[in-house]
Amino acid sequence: MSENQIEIKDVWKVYGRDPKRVLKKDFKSLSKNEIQKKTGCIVGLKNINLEIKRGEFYMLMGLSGSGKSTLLRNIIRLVNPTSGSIVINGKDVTKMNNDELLDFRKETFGMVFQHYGLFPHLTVLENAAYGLKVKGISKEERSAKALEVLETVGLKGWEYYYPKNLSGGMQQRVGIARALANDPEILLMDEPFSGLDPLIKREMQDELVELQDRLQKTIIFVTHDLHEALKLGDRIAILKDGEVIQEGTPEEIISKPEDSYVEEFVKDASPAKVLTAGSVLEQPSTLIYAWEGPRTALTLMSKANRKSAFIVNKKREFLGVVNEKDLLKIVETDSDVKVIPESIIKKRESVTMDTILEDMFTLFAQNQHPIAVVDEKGKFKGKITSDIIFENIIPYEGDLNE
Ligand SMILES: Nc1ncnc2c1ncn2[C@@H]1O[C@H](COP(=O)(O)OP(=O)(O)OP(=O)(O)O)[C@@H](O)[C@H]1O
Repeated sequence: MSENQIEIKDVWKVYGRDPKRVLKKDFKSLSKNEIQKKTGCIVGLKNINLEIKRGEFYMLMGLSGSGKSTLLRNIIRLVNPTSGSIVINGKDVTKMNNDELLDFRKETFGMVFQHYGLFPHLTVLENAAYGLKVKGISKEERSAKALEVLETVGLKGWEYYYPKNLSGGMQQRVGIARALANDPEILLMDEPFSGLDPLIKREMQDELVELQDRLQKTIIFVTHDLHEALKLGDRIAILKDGEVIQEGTPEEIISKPEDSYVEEFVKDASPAKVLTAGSVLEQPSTLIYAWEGPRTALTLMSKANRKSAFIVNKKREFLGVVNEKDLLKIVETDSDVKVIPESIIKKRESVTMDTILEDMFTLFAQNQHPIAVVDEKGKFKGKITSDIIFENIIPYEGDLNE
């Protein structure tokens, strides 16, 4: 079976009269605006090509009107693409007749919407079981399954309440439970958390990450919140005017924005402008003074379960890094060595306390190891790891439409 579960090829969606004419050569290369001016047609999607792997958490991100919802709806043909193919589990959904399509949707997908879409007159349990009822599953069986998924999303004990008794976050859990009840292979989530207040939103995001660790579904998640995209996604496609302008892992998007639009996104979304290395550094578990000698260094490192350590001189100035292998070699070849020889101290770059965190991304991309932070006199103050950068560079909770 192909690793790609979803393959979207050359998909266009054009709204308006005689939309196919937009696909002719004269128009194809024009921008969305120009096409609209010349033809009156609105380009929803422009030549989308994406491959989504089985089990991948895939984010569609962009501003309002960029085409995220249109793309999501094309995938299950709530909207028909104007051209192109969408192959899911080896089957081209654009070629399915209505019956095939309805069956395929029911079997394969679960959907979670922004506005929960719960039935107010049904209990939490009945809401969660609704999809199974539509499928014709017996009452006993669907209740058992609904109870199970409600427990999975943390709603045990709430089965016989009505949606109006629940907070927004809890209602969205019911929405997720309902989508999961069917045990779908693919979950489509259209801005599911954007109606929630920031704290609840964060909690729901954390829970979804945990849930996905356990369930390993393929998830396609629409958002206009960059922080959300970076936090949840294995990969992110950024859309603008119906086109994918960048696709990549969160790290790739942040470290190498490929377009001024993405750069602006990243800049706006990052409070790293004010976060400096000094404000987030941490103490290393092994800091070794150069006079301490190779054997002490090895003991300290083994206690801390580290293969390398930062070395400072008596004034605590940062000298570089040593690794276990080099130290062992020294100890084995010359038993009289009292201090760590300068030759095995690898000079590594350090950053100053006021280095802006965002600027350290490229440094990490090149080095992939902890970096020493020093004060203006070169004194060692602590270290920065890629985890610290990643945790701190994106605590943005805002909404790009604000
Ligand atoms: N039924 C329709 N008729 C005409 N144009 C449409 C229709 N639906 C969407 N569009 C246009 O397609 C483009 C993409 O819209 P879409 O709703 O997919 O964007 P979006 O990124 O999901 O935005 P939002 O975050 O506001 O939901 C927009 O220019 C929109 O005006």
